Amino acid sequence: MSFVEVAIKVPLPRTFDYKLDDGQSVSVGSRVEVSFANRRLVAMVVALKSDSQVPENKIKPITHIIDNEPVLSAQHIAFLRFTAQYYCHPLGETLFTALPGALRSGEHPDKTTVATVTLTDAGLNAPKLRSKKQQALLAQLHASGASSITELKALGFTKQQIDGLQEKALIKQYLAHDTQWALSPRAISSKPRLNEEQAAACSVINQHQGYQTFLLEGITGSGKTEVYLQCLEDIINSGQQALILVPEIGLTPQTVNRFRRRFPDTPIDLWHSNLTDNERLHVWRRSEQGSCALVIGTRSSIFLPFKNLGMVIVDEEHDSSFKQQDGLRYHARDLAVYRCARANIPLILGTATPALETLHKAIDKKFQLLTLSKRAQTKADNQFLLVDMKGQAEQSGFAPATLKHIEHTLARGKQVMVFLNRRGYAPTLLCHECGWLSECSHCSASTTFHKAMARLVCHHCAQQSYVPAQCPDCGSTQIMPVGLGTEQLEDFLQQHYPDTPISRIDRDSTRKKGALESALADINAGGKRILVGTQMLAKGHHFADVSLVIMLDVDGGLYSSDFRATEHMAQLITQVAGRAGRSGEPGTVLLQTHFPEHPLLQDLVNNGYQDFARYALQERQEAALPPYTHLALVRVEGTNSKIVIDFLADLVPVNPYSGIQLLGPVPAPMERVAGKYRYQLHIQASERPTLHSYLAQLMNYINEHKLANRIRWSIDVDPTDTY
Ligand SMILES: Nc1ncnc2c1ncn2[C@@H]1O[C@H](COP(=O)(O)OP(=O)(O)OP(=O)(O)O)[C@@H](O)[C@H]1O
Ligand SMILES: [Zn+2]
Repeated sequence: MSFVEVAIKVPLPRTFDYKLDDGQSVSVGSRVEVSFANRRLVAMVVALKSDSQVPENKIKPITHIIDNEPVLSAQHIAFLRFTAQYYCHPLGETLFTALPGALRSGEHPDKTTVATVTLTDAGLNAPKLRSKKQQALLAQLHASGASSITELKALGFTKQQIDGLQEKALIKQYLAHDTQWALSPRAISSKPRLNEEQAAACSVINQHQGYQTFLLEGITGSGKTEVYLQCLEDIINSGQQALILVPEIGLTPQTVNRFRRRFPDTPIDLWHSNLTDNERLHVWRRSEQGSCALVIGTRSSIFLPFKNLGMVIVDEEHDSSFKQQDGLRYHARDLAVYRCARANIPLILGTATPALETLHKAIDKKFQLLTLSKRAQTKADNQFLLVDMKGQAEQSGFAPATLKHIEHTLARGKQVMVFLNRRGYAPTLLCHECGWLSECSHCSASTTFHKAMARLVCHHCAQQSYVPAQCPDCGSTQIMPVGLGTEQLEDFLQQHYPDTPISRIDRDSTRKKGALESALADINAGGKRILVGTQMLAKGHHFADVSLVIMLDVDGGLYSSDFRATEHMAQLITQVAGRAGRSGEPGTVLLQTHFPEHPLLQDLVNNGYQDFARYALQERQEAALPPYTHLALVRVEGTNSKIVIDFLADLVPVNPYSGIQLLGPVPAPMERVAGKYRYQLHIQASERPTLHSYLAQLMNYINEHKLANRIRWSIDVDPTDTY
């Protein structure tokens, strides 16, 4: 008799055996239907066996074989097995998380119908059209090359506009499923000549055979993307595929167009969270069949089943969006290291501000360090200014000196960027009479005042409420906003400089489809003079005309309980500062702070991130913190705080396990979110194998625990934040 071992999407860390009937055959990586706890569930075959530990009278047959052809290769299952083990997540849930939605049920979705649009020869000749919208669509296709209809819709174009151009024979649509691109060299559009450092980096990477992780540490604007592009030429021309992982908010049309323009006849696909199930399946299959050469994607694209992967690039490798913060809590960059090592191919991690983990590996020679120390288009470096806020008469957060700098910059016809990582008008409302604060009733957090919406919004559970006209506690009408948000900055600047066009970019202002793209286009066309924004404005954008960058609140990162706070602050300052002076003259970066003498701030400003990071690593070593030790968290949440605490307390053994240190139970920094209490247990080990063998034991213990089904728990391996 023969047996199969299957993984089922249930929260249990084990697999299950079923038997095959005579004449039934199935391969590893195929989906089957099984009966499990009186339900019919879809399962994935992970191994074939000639015998099983399950007694013969207990073992059940497979009810139905769904796939004749496997949907996952054995090699890919091995990768996902590693992922499940490393992140202490059930194999079944891991496999089904990696699969595109359309394949998670037992369906056989139809072969894909996602269409791509490209210009015809007539369209390429850029005719003048009467319809402005059609003209804009034509311009978009000029800039981007072939694009899928969904991408165009995401940019705000409609089906009518697309059909309109098609009727005029200016564009054509096709269903791309061919692998011909791999057979002949691809066109490469004109490109800049690499400078010495770029050329050296490229040649080291291109000459390397087999696996190696390269850390491309290049200051902002030093031309890292240009290095990626020129390294990709060899990969594409040898018929191999490549994956380019980008942070969530880095996946802008600017980035994508750059790749499409450089490789105009190379099939390039996008992967991100806004795709429909059908589109995901399409990209999944194209990567599997080898009909796309490049995928530019956010973190979950690390699970795509490439047929012939030749290189992976992680742009802005330090970015926190590569870490999934619920369910399967994986880090796409770390999985990329494992995947490339297994596939024996190179991996490029590019950034101006390497994560301390990554830098540590480079210093240890596990990764090869390549450096770009000069800006590609500007001669001198940006200049930093610290504005001491102590005793300043500030207006909506701006010191008088800061306003002077803004005026001076505007008068010279340059753009100003103001950065604050908080959207809304003010982070809380305060009653002047009794001290009442607007707080969320479900979370341990205050609610943010959104003036334009006239609402209080909790940024943690999204609950909204009306703005009270009177204090709910004392009835006073003296309620006022406290603290700063981007909406307030925009309001103030608009009143202060009534004739200056201002653009605000944050999650509130860019909610509508295509809003971000059109705002960015407007900024680059010079239509706006002051840009106010959050993180969304900070990363990856290339604004040629910004010469003054202002950061209003950098003090939060200097004094925080999170040991990564200073690292994150330094990365943010460096990235935001990197938006200034990107072409032509160097820019000015103005930081408002109450602690201008702080040694970390001084080090960062005077000696740069490179110096700061190496110093910060020493501090981590002295404090025995990651990357010199290894960390995991058991996170628990539940509506009853006593059960949550009791459960965690019970995990702490009487006799400590050798090589493991436990801390907790401690409340999470946000103790209550959406009505649930959250506590954690910190697990620290100096050796990684010790940590993982301990975690395996702990998982078994938890799964048997009588309170385990009364709370929600998860293990977070290598946590990037502890909230
Ligand atoms: N060798 C070169 N010669 C001329 N221009 C270059 C060269 N390399 C890059 N550039 C240009 O310099 C600008 C910055 O380059 P690029 O975007 O590649 O830098 P980056 O390091 O990826 O930037 P960041 O990470 O700060 O966003 C771009 O406009 C790019 O076209
Ligand atoms: Zn809330």
